[in-house]
Amino acid sequence: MNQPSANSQDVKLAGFGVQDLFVDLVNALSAVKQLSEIDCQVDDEKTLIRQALASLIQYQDMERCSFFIVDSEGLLSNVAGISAGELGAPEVNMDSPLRFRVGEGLIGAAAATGVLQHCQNCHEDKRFEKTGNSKQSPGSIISVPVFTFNRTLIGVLNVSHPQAYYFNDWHIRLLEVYKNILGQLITTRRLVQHMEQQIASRTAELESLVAETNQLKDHFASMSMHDQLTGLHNRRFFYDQVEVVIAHHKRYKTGFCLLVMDIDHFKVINDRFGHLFGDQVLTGVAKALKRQVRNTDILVRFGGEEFVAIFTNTRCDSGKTFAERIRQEVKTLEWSINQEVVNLTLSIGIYCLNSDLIQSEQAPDIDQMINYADAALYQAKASGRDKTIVFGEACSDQL
Ligand SMILES: Nc1nc2c(ncn2[C@@H]2O[C@H](COP(=O)(O)OP(=O)(O)OP(=O)(O)O)[C@@H](O)[C@H]2O)c(=O)[nH]1
Repeated sequence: MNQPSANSQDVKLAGFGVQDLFVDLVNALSAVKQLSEIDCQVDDEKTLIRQALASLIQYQDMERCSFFIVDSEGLLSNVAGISAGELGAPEVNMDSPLRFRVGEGLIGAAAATGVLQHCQNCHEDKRFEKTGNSKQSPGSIISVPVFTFNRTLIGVLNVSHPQAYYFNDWHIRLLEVYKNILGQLITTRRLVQHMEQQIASRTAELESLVAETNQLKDHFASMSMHDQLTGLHNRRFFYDQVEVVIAHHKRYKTGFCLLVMDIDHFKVINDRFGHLFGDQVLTGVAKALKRQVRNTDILVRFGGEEFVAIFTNTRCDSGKTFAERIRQEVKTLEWSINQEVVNLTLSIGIYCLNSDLIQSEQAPDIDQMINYADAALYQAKASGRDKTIVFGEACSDQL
């Protein structure tokens, strides 16, 4: 505002300052325009306030603008301040900012009453609390309370000039408009921040729920493919994998062996020593089987005391040798109960699908293969148990 004085408004209106009035109006509109263009998404509130103060000082010939934010304990702290000479200079760090209680001094009075306070001559006005070097005290000050949308006090905007009686009605009207826009800017920024925090926290909650759900899904998927007692894969896993295994062997024109293995007279163990002991025995046998098969083979508990294995890429003679190794290993197992040592034996039926047959139309499907291996197992049981018999071969105790 150009060269105002205590009654400059009247002078202007009397026709002496029409041009000045026009310049003042353009400056005021420019300040408001610049304020309204501030991006309310800046990183912190102090930066936003500082930008707002800069837009005021740039277009108005005030000496200094500052902003005091009120906290929940009624303390108003100076969070930003800028003088005309500091425009464009880096922000000064406020280590021990000036503070007033609500009700204290001019700033405190603006906060307490909610009404703009105008100190025309700071040297005489008792409301003005002198701070620091009194020689640097301003001549006049306006303190304007700034509110949120719902009339909650945000803080006080303070403008000063070294000259007493510097500010006039024009300044007052401009600051009333200005504080409304500043209040809206700060409120919008706080709302946006709040929403962003809520979105971030909801997103984090959702992400953790999704992770938990995936863990549960994996757990149930794994449970549905595993036998809970022995930890081996189960019949469902077998049927899930076997088609892939067959397709692989067809493609690479290699044969494999399918084994059905059944503990001999397992019912007797259950009947004599109880079901819990029977469970321990089953688990021990499962571990022994697992030790004997390769990672690329398939081994499942098919049900009860019956296990099924596929020796991948294995010819019949090798398959028989591996099966015998398993049978011998199981024979060496021992369990102690009631001062008795318990041993058991295993009967094994094998069906071998050789590389010629796997390519042909006559290749049996998986259920037929299991039936053939079962038939061999039946022969092993019928001929005295503790044997390995290959389907299609003459029954023999010898390998
Ligand atoms: N402890 C225990 N026993 C089981 C489980 N599943 C099946 N069984 C028992 O396994 C036994 C199988 O008996 P059978 O089918 O007569 O066969 P076996 O006694 O082994 O006789 P052969 O097969 O003819 O040598 C039954 O007593 C079942 O109750 C299990 O998870 N735990």
